[in-house]
Amino acid sequence: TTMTASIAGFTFDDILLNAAGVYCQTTEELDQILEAPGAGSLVTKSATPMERPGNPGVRYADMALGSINSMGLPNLSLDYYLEYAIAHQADKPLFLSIAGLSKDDNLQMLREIQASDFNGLVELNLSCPNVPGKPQTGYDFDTTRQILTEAFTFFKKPLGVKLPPYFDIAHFDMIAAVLNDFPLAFVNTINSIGNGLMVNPDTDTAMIAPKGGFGGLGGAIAKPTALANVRGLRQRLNPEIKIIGTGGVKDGRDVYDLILCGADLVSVGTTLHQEGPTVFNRLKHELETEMKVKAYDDVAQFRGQLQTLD
Ligand SMILES: CC(C)(C)CCc1c(C(=O)O)[nH]c(=O)[nH]c1=O
Repeated sequence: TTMTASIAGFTFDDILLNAAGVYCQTTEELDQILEAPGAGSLVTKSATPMERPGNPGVRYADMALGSINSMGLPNLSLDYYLEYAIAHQADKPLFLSIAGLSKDDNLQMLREIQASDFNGLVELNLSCPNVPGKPQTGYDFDTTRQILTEAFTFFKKPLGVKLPPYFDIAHFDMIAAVLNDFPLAFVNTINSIGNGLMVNPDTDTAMIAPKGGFGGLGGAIAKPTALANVRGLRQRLNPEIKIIGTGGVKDGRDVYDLILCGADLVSVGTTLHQEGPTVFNRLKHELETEMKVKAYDDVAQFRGQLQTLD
């Protein structure tokens, strides 16, 4: 069975990778993803210019419905991940994620990457915070347009964006209208569902410490929103903008569904956090099994082919 994809001229021999933020903080973790059978690439933890400890206290929790996190962008700095990516990019195309705390931070990091020997792909995390009082950048369409306009005046390497989930069809139209104006290599959809809250039934307290317990939701609860965002954006974006589907992947059928909705690559967060890097080989074999049941031998045969009932 053929399970490959291409983005910006790179061919991915396996279509699975980690979701930014999960299992990608240190070289030890990154090496495990790089060497994991079934993983076709990796993405580094979203970087800021300087190292950050992230939020104090319990900042991640698993629940039946999925996970909740408010990590607070802990990362070892752009230089750390840039050095790792340059040292390992000969093996396979790698993704470098950035999440500046301001537009200038993002542009400064893109300038540094542009001037470097990195020849992989950059994922600009649009869940990065905006000016106080305004919603995250991915929900501020004018700011998103502004950042991309400035970035593309100098950035020539393959660039994609990590998008928060959208819930209003008008928002699908609005973000697609912005993104279609730029030569983006890909979009990665979705990031965690923002500002959920989970309760510990034993203590009647929030599950995580930061932000009064408010945090991004991942895992099973995110699957229907992930499918809708992959599908909605695939229907609206220029075909040259490829899609990385993220959210709610637990088994091979979940990978299959994201491809059916239009995903070229599929990334795994919560389930990777819970199971470790062996998850990739499991998912790869479960996807192969599902494809055999459907008599497909290449993901290209069913990618984006979700049928509706009308
Ligand atoms: C939410 C931000 C801290 C602004 C960005 C980093 C991030 C985090 C995080 O570091 O808390 N968690 C997520 O689920 N998605 C993210 O994009």
